[in-house]
Amino acid sequence: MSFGDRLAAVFAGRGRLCVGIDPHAHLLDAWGLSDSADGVRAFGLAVVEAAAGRAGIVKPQVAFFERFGSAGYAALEEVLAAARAAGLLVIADAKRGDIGTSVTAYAEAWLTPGSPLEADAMTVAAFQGVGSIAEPLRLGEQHGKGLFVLAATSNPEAAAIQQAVVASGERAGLTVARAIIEDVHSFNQAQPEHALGTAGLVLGATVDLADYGIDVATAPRTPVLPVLAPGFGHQGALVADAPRIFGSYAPGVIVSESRGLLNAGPSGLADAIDRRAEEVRASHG
Ligand SMILES: O=c1ccn([C@@H]2O[C@H](COP(=O)(O)O)[C@@H](O)[C@H]2O)c(=O)[nH]1
Repeated sequence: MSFGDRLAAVFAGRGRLCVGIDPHAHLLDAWGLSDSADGVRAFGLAVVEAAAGRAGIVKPQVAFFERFGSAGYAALEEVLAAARAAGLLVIADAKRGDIGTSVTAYAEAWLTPGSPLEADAMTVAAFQGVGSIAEPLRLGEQHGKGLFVLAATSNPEAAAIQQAVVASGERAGLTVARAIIEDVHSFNQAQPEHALGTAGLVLGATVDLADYGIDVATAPRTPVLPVLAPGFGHQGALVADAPRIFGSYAPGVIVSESRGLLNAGPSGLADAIDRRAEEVRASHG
């Protein structure tokens, strides 16, 4: 089954809320856990337990596990396995990018069935050109895994680069963000049999996509582009605004939130997820 088909099934059955697994040091402290590999393991497993059956998707932020080196990675492996065993779709927020041969090795680590770090999808950066991630995209298609390519990210300091205009080639004159969207869409168009594509985008919920030359009113795309949308909660975006923010991209949007939910603490997290999942359902109809 393709990643897009699996994502469509999650949307239909569990909704489009994605719970971020971001064990910040201050959250570990607030949760009564140590700032250590054991702490991030316990935190991650507790988030998985709270999300299972309430949301369809989780997004571990790899950086918070990487802080603890090999012990942190061992903890992450356990969290990834527990999440997948609980039936959650797992997006590893690893933001990998490099020349083709090296970024392919990253994709093999995160997207190969049976790999210790196996996830259902990963985030990637196309700063070295969307062509550099051609092989990871092919690997994803082969294994039923997804990739989310950074395009218009939620952090304000990215705007200058992502709104810059492409100098040459087929996408000349488009913003970097828009050119990435068009390239990702072209890849998905080669698999028109899927309702949602294998390749997706990261579009922050905090940005005005018009500033990136992206017209959200344009006709819906086929296959629908999966959109990982961080920026809800702590970064200020409101779930109720998602249909307006994303327009024709809304059918593919994954509403991603970390701190806004995790601040509820271990005893309040399940209720916070229930409430947010209901809010997401209500706003997306
Ligand atoms: O554009 C982006 C891409 C990724 N992120 C990541 O999402 C979460 C957001 O956490 P919150 O606590 O909900 O703010 C975090 O892991 C970021 O690295 C993003 O924020 N923006």
